[in-house]
Order: sequence, then structure tokens, then C-alpha cells
Amino acid sequence: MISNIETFLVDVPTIRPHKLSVATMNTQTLVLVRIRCADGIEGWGEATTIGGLAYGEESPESIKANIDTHIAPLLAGMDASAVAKAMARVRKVIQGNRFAKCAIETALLDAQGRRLGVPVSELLGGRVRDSLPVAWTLASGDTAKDIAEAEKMLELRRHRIFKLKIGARSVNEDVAHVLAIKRALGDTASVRVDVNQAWSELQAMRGIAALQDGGVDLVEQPVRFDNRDAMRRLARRFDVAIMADESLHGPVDAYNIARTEGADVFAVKIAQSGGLVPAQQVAAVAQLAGIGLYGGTMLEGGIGTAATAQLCATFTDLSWDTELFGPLLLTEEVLREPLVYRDFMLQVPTGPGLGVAVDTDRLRFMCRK
Ligand SMILES: O=C(O)C[C@H]1C=CC(=O)O1
Ligand SMILES: [Mn+2]
Repeated sequence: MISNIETFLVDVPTIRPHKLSVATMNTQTLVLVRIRCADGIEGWGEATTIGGLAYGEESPESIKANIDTHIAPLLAGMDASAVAKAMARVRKVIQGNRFAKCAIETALLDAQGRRLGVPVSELLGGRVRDSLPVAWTLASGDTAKDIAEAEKMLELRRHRIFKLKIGARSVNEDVAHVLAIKRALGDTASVRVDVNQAWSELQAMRGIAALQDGGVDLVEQPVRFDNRDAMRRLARRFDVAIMADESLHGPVDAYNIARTEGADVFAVKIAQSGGLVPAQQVAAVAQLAGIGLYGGTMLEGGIGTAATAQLCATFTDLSWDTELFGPLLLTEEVLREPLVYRDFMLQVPTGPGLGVAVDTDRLRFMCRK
């Protein structure tokens, strides 16, 4: 039985300013959820977003309030081991709030995995891989600093895929910045860009043409999330891969984008999808339509990152890798043992549930009072 649901906000400084077209992050606010069950088992979930309300329509504070006020009372007393039944109730009664739903589903699956002694990947059909290639985002805002950071990551054998955040400056400045980095790194690295919706279709046509010529491998969400026609025209016009991120809010969007050939690659995000199970449906649509898969992040800490890793481990085809580096961007760890990054890969935890243990003493000290 579900006996108690608690939410925590944890403000963690980033290792350096992280500059996106929609926000500059100096801290990240982790939104963590603990579900306690009557059999003594507990599960953890995460609903972290980016930049308050700058990125999505749920803020850390709204997620906490909506779980505490509306979702927790709905689930109290329900059978904790009937995860699908509990989530069906939440999805029927609660509109929107995909991040909140994701944290709840993650915590229930974590608890159920612990109860059955299996990793969450096995509850999702079973893993086909134990490690995942991980991209790093270069977003210091400075070309020379980004090159030095990329070279350090290559030397450490931590990352050889780099995603550059652009869209805040002019198209010409952004293109010059990206191509300088691509030239410096050469063929040792895959260079990709994320525009975070900043371009008009005309700007995108100009920008993408130059980036494609310069050897960039992928362009993420060049135009607004709701300009699906522009995404389709760009995907058709260019050979370079066009990836949908903000325009993908779960399985129905996945279906509609696939049906209209609106992207070459999907950034699969558990929070944006509304949970691990809907994210798996997003991936299934992609695979059926021949769309490539990429394991995306909302720059979560260890819990959300482990959850996405458990899901991505079930993908037979993960041709565009992952960006599950969230914990590495943060100055504080919430796990007792941090996730393991080695040889350009994140090791998918093998223990029951998410396979991670939360450091509750540290959390009590760190969380917003
Ligand atoms: O993809 C996004 O839009 C959000 C996020 C993921 C990596 C990163 O640096 O920012
Ligand atoms: Mn993105």
C-alpha cells in the first residue's frame, strides 16, 4: 500500500554557467519525490526541469505543489505494487503535469523493482545494453573555453560527442562559433547543435545549410515547438539530421510527428513524455517509423538520470546515443555512490529498482526548507 509521498526541492550550483537560448543556469533545482509503502519499501523519482518556467510549463514549485496537493492524496492507500493501475488513475484524473507524473511513475517503478529484486529496465521489458554513450553540452558561451572543455573531456575519455547550445546570438555568430569548434576537434568528435527553438524558418534554412557544410552531425529543435510544418520542411530539405525535442510531449506528439515525417531523430525524455512508460511508447513509435533515437535529459541529477538510463538500456537501436550527463554538471551529489562514467559511457546501474541509493542525510541538509 502507498502510505506516504514526499517532495523535495534541492538547489544545486552548476560547475559553470550553462547558457541556453532560453536561460542561463547558474543553479539547477532538483525536484525529488519519495514514495513510502506499507511493506517498508520506498521508491524515488525526479521531476527536474530547466530555468524555472523558461523551458517548460511546469516549474519546480508548481510540480511540488501539484504532487503534494493533488496527486499524493489520490494515490494514498492504493496498492503500491499495482504500478500501472496507480498511473492509470493519475493519468485519468490529472490533466497535463507530465513532469510530476514522471516522478511518481519513476518512484513507483523504483519501489516495485526493489520489491521484486530486479532493475527497472527488466520491468520495462528487459535491457539489451549495460552502458550508454554520453554526449556533453558545451555551453559556456565562449568559443575558446568550449574548445578547451571539449579537449579535456576527450583526454579524460569521458565524452566524444558534443552538443553546442546556440540561438542566443545572431545566426552568423553562432555558425562561426560552431564551425570553429568543429574545426578544432576534427573527426575525433561528433559535433551537434541545439537551437532550443530560437530560429525562424528562414534563419534555420540559412543556419542549417552552413552547419551541414561544416560537418555538424545533427540540429536539435531549430524552430518553435509548435511549428511542426517548418520542422517537416527542414527535415526534408537537409541531409543533416533534424531532431525533435521541445515539440515532443509524449506518445501522441510522437505519432503525429512520425506520421507527417516531421523529424529524423527523437530526443526521448522521460519527464517531457510524462513518465517512463509513455517515453517507451515514444521510442516505439520512432522505431516503427524509422526515426532515430537519442536519450535526452532535463539536466536531472542522479535519480532522473538513472531512470532514463534504465529506459535507454531497453532500446535495441540507440543510433544517436544519449546526453545523460546531468549529475556531472552539478557541484553536489544526491546519491550515496555517484553514477559511473567510464570510456565515454555511462554504466547502467544493475541493482534492484533504479539501482541507486539516495543520501538522505545530505538531502535533508541540502533541500529547501
Ligand atoms: O536539450 C535540451 O534542450 C536541454 C538540455 C539537455 C542538455 C543540455 O545541455 O540542455
Ligand atoms: Mn534540446
